[in-house]
Amino acid sequence: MATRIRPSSKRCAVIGGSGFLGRHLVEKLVDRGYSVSVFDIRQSYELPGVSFHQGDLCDKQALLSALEDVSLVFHCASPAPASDDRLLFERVNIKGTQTVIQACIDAGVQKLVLTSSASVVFEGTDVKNGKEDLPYAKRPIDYYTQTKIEQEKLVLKACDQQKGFLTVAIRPHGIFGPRDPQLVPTLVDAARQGKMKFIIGDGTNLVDFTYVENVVHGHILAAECLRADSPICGKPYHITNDEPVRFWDFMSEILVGLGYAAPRFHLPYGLVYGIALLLWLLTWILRPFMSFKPTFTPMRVALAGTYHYYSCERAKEHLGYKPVVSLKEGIKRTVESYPQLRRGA
Ligand SMILES: NC(=O)c1ccc[n+]([C@@H]2O[C@H](COP(=O)([O-])OP(=O)(O)OC[C@H]3O[C@@H](n4cnc5c(N)ncnc54)[C@H](O)[C@@H]3O)[C@@H](O)[C@H]2O)c1
Ligand SMILES: CC(C)CCC[C@@H](C)[C@H]1CC[C@H]2C3=C(CC[C@]12C)[C@@]1(C)CC[C@H](O)[C@@](C)(C(=O)O)[C@@H]1CC3
Repeated sequence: MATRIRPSSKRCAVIGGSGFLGRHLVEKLVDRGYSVSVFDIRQSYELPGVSFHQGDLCDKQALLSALEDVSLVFHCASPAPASDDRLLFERVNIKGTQTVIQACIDAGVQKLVLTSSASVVFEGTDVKNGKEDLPYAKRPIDYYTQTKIEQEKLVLKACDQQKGFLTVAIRPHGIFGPRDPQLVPTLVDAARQGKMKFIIGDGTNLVDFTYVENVVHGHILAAECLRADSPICGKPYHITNDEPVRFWDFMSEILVGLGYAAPRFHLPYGLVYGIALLLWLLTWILRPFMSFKPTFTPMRVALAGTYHYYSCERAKEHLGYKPVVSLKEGIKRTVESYPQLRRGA
């Protein structure tokens, strides 16, 4: 009888490897001697030692050809949260993740590491030092988060130590760093339109912003610790910078670093949230006639005016996690990486 050759443990696939986090992950994996296949609906770069497979993760056949001889899969693909497209989130994050799980099992993949989000427990009210045992949000802040909850449940439930299919979920929060397409660009866009003069609330709310290399580090540690006898099987892990910071101090540092003025005037949280809600309702009603994307959506206002920081003690204990880049250094590297977004550029 022919024996099936076990895929090399250094051969992995990154689904969503063309994205912001995915590409940083691919680069680090290559540095660490992994051979990497990227699966994504688009190809955004080329890198020696990396093979690209273009396809939709909802297509099992396309996935199967990228997963040949792969023992470890990272799933960090998702539609952009700002798209606010409920059907797309459901198709890709829920149905697509079911397809990813099935394709992994069919291809003989042994480990699946999902990029989830700490926001799966966030309902728009304060979370201080939240641990992984907090219940999933009953009223998530948006469709994106709603589907991230379902996605995480599916992946963790699929963990089967007997059958040798092991899963784990990483929950980062507020990822930032070079090439991030949303946080810094949105902030600068708002500043250029003169919308970053105000602080929502009293400005003391602490939040987590996590430098992308720390998130990558958490993923690789989780993959390398994932074994049939390890306590991490089927569990979620918060990965943060472990340095909660005032939301408005963080925004101000980025803005000032890029040559813009820091926000100064305070506005009451309830008032701004109410206006954002009204605007959102109005754009929803007028959707058939005009397309207008408000900067201050209820979700952004909730994130800007509440506490949301999470404990990464469990990751420290089980994965040996410790941030590798401090917040200060992360901000410096991020600001330097965006010369095109500097004031006057
Ligand atoms: N950016 C953050 O602050 C943050 C925080 C917590 C969790 N996350 C999670 O991290 C992951 C990566 O986020 P990111 O910020 O790098 O986003 P990104 O948009 O830069 O990358 C996502 C990638 O997924 C790909 N993709 C989307 N739909 C696909 C499909 N149907 N088939 C194949 N590929 C598809 C995109 O082409 C893109 O390259 C996501 O799962 C996101 O939910 C992000
Ligand atoms: C008030 C200003 C106009 C704010 C401008 C910055 C804003 C665009 C970012 C501040 C917090 C960010 C954030 C996400 C997107 C960009 C921000 C709103 C996030 C919703 C992206 C998806 C993630 O999964 C997330 C939910 C997470 O858990 O990390 C993000 C939360 C923070």
